[in-house]
Amino acid sequence: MRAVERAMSDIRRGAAVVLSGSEGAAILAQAAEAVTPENLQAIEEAGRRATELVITARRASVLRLAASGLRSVAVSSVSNDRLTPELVYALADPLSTGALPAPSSLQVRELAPHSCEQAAVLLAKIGRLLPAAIVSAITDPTATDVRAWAARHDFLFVDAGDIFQYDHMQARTLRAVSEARVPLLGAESARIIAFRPFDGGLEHLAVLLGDPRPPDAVLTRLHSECFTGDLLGSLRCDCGDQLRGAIGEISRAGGGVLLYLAQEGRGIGLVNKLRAYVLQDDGFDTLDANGQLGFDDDERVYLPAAQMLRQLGFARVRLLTNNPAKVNALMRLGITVEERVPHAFPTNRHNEGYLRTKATKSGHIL
Ligand SMILES: Nc1nc2c(ncn2[C@@H]2O[C@H](COP(=O)(O)OP(=O)(O)OP(=O)(O)O)[C@@H](O)[C@H]2O)c(=O)[nH]1
Ligand SMILES: [Zn+2]
Repeated sequence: MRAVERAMSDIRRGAAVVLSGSEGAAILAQAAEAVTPENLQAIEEAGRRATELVITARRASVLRLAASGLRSVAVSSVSNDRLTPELVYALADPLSTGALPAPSSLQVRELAPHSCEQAAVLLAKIGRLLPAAIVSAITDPTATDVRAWAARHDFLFVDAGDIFQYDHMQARTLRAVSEARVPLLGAESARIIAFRPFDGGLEHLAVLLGDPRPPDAVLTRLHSECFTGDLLGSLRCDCGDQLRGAIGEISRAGGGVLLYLAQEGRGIGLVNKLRAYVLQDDGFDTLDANGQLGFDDDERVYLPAAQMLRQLGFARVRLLTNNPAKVNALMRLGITVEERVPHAFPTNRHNEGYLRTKATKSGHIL
């Protein structure tokens, strides 16, 4: 997993990495978001092959480029065989002001589900970048041993399989690493336990309140991080109210737990969430804005939450949520949800549309 973390940090600074897949496939890949004329030229020269831009099925379908709309695609230019940074931005970033090329000027190749190219996009997602990557198949005849070739050219080498396994491994290896008493307003007995994956990746927190009494079902809130709502009191969402509301309700009930999950923006990261907000100001709803950026409606996984609950000894919960998907996800992961406890708060004029979309399009019970 360490190789994935390193590769993520390389692509975040605009460097290319070597991804190796099954049956000898290998590519050079870098993040579309970090493209420059220089690194585009560098990846072309190193791979000795024209570059392609890989985008998700969702982005391809927004751009009306995909035949099926089900698979990620690799896009290249028909006319001069070269991508330019302007073309990359126009295709990968819905906020780009560059003109979109005519579809007839583009060549579009659908990708196999577990291809290296797909791993490249996943790596960009793990790095909380736009879900798009520039790739170049490695055709250098001296690259028979790809790992050695990567070392010789000073590129990090990563197994695509490790990237596909990354989320799962992160969750599976979560361990409590510190615990402290943190009295909260209205919940003075609170303790915070920090969980970290074995490889030092994303940390999640458990806020223990009062005196939870397993094996009785424990009053539980899974709260996805929301910097804007939780910390700044943004009125665009209901997160701040839900966070403080849950702490109050659990505390008044005598005990329970709030898991504060590092899943900002339903898993797309803060920077992408801010992009989604710009798109929402242009008229897209919260789900379509994710789609414009190339993300699924909701990118969250709940294995970290289930693992933390298990380690805390809370196998049965009463879940504070309006989102049936959270209930189903926990049940699938072996946590018994005995009851869904509604967790709605008054709306304001800035979040009415957002909450209406959740109710009408993503199944929230509001
Ligand atoms: N991508 C995206 N994320 C958003 C937007 N508004 C809020 N969020 C994020 O959505 C998450 C909040 O969702 P939650 O409140 O945990 O979950 P929920 O699915 O609404 O379900 P419950 O609150 O449990 O009913 C946080 O990570 C926010 O940062 C938005 O417009 N776009
Ligand atoms: Zn929020």
